[in-house]
Amino acid sequence: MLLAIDVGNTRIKGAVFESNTLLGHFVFLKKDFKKNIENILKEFPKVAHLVVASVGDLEKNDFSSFNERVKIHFISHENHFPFTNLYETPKTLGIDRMVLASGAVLRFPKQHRLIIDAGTCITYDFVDQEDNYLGGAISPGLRLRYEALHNFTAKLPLLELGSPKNIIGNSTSESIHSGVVNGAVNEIDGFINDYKQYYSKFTIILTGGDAVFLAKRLKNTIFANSNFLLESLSHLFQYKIKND
Ligand SMILES: Nc1ncnc2c1ncn2[C@@H]1O[C@H](COP(=O)(O)OP(=O)(O)O)[C@@H](O)[C@H]1O
Ligand SMILES: CC(C)(COP(=O)(O)O)[C@@H](O)C(=O)NCCC(=O)O
Ligand SMILES: [K+]
Repeated sequence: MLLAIDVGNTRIKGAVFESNTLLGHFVFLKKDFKKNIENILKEFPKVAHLVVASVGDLEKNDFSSFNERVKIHFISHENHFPFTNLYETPKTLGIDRMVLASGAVLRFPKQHRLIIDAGTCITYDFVDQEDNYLGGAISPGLRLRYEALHNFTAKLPLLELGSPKNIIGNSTSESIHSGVVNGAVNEIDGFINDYKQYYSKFTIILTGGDAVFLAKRLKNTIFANSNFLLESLSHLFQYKIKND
């Protein structure tokens, strides 16, 4: 049994898997991550492996206290991945993006894939049908957009994520919601349409904390899978134990 942990820049997500079947799902913050992981390990005594992908500020050493209880697999650039990395700066590519690309290759073989992860940042990753990882884009996520508008202006309030009533915002709040939400929706639809000019057919995977909220609003029909990164960690683990 496996506990997969995804350390993002906003939250930590965890899931317990038995042969790629998800048995439990958890979300917590960095400040109480040790207690949370201990509780999960108590709840699932059969967990023997801990696999971690971190782009947040938790390092391999932060997990060493679990060493006696489970075998720790901290994903790094040195691991084997099931794709050819054509990024010009492979060492600076986010581990989360490498895990997403791996999941896309392992679960959707022999096709072009675009993975969109709407978390702290919105990341776009393209892996072609020959399993070449080409790169993509990084833009601010929804929460980050609300915070940036507030933090870098004198007059804009900090709003919680909300649905814009209209494309034309008729108040400060409505203008902000339209700018953030309609802006991100148009960005994602725009990227997808741009990619279609280069690749006529590709599989789109939408994941991350804002995936469900965004999927409903896109012109392109895409099903959100909020657990894709955790599921990819489980698939990569199966691949890794066979290949490392
Ligand atoms: N309870 C929550 N706390 C923080 N963000 C949340 C929460 N629920 C949904 N979100 C949304 O999730 C996004 C962050 O997604 P997430 O996948 O957790 O990010 P990361 O993987 O970068 O930590 C934010 O833009 C925010 O709108
Ligand atoms: C772009 C990211 C900050 C996204 O992080 P997230 O939104 O998942 O928390 C992360 O993938 C990262 O730190 N990347 C390094 C730069 C790169 O991928 O080129
Ligand atoms: K992301």
